[in-house]
Amino acid sequence: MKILLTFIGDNDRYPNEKPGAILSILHQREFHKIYLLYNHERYLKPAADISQYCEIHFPKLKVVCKQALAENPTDYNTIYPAMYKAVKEILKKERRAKHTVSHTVSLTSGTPAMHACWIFLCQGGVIDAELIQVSRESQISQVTFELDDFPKIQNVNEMKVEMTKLARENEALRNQLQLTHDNIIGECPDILNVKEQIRIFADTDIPIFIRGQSGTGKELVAEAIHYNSPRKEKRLIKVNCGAIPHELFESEFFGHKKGAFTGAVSDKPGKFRLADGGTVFLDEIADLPQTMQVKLLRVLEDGIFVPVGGVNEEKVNVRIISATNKDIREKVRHGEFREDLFYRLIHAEIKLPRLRDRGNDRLLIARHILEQLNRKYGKKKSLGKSATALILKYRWPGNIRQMKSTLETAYVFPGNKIMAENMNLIEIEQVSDGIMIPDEGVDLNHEILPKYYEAALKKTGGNAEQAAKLLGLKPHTFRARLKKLRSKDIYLTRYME
Ligand SMILES: Nc1ncnc2c1ncn2[C@@H]1O[C@H](COP(=O)(O)OP(=O)(O)OP(=O)(O)O)[C@@H](O)[C@H]1O
Repeated sequence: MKILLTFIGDNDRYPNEKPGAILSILHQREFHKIYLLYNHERYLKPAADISQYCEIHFPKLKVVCKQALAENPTDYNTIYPAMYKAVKEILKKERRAKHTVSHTVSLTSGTPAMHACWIFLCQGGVIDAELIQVSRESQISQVTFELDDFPKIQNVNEMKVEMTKLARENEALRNQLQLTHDNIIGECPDILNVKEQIRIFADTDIPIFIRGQSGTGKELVAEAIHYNSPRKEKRLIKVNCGAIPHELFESEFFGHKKGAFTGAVSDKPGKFRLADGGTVFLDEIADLPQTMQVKLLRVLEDGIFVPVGGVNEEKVNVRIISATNKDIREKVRHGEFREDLFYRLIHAEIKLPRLRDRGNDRLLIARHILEQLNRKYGKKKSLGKSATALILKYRWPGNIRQMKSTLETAYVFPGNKIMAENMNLIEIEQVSDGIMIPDEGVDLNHEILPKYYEAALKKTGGNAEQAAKLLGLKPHTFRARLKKLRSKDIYLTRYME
């Protein structure tokens, strides 16, 4: 069955002396059915005229009038979806009739925007149709485009497919993450408390501060809060404050305008703009330089910032989650972290326990990691007895991240059981209870002890007497040792009384 699809306009009838485009086509080519698409009821009259004409001149031709668009016939935004819908309906109807169909689309009738949309529909593969046009002299010609002439349309189509795929994957990931309490493996009281806090805080907009050693799952918790919050449809932007060079902080956070500095070749949005409506996760917040602390305070207070090189203030609505493994309170005490910012950031605090303090959760997490590896490699490995014992005994200074990498390495050894001897921890544990001695040895007096002196001085704000007490030394011994170290040019001078 040969079907012609065309819009109908005022000039498509048989006006005075000459047939219009549609009748010209019907006179020259044979069709079994014609769909007359229109966008306004006023075209029903010309459609009826054509229908009447066809009854007489082409009695076997079936004429179908179909409204394809109710609104503005020159607005691409409404035309394309309306035509897409109409074409899909026609295809469905013809498919149901179960006859072999060939479609021809006339580009000549209708508005230029409609012509363009026909091309999109045909070249984009929505409908497999021959495109034709009618000249003023009533000549019909086929419109053929080589694919090479259409790189953009091909790309748009591919991009659409790709974007739909990505959107689906994104959706799936989001759904996965929405169950993200369950991604936080653990049942010990501290972790149950963390999960309860996530549940309560997720619904609110209050700034959350997450504290815990490296590798304890701070980022995981930040994700859980965001993806369980009303902001989950918007972005979670993660910023590692410890990894940004000082001179780039402002631009990273607030973006820059073209020409703001050498290398600023175009406007660039900062993390806060990207996260508008969503959440910014500021990891390693204790490393935020003081100049940025003031600017962050302003964003936290009223959502306002000025991009680098810009003159106008911009406003965003973001929720802040921050985290650090450092002692931020000590930084506040030493004037290294602004107290006002500290209170602005820390409305609610989630503390993550060390892995070694999580009791049996250590095994639950290890098994969970193994399950992931089993899925990835299509195997069925489990923990051997020796590995189970070691997991419970070891101190895990690198927490869950260390457990993951340890098990990943142990996994590659042959056998269906993970064995302690393949876990690369035994020696450290047996020899030194978690302290690593490098193969070349270590100079205790010059490499280790000065670090303790420095830490003690730092903790006590440079008070040698209190620092000595912390280290179990008499103050004069402590001072003497400091003096000695200083004479050997070993740091600590900053703290000398
Ligand atoms: N309770 C948990 N259950 C399962 N996996 C976990 C858990 N906690 C952390 N992990 C995993 O351990 C790894 C480290 O976690 P994450 O990056 O969140 O730690 P972090 O505290 O942010 O580390 P850092 O301070 O170094 O940035 C990640 O792969 C994370 O998925």
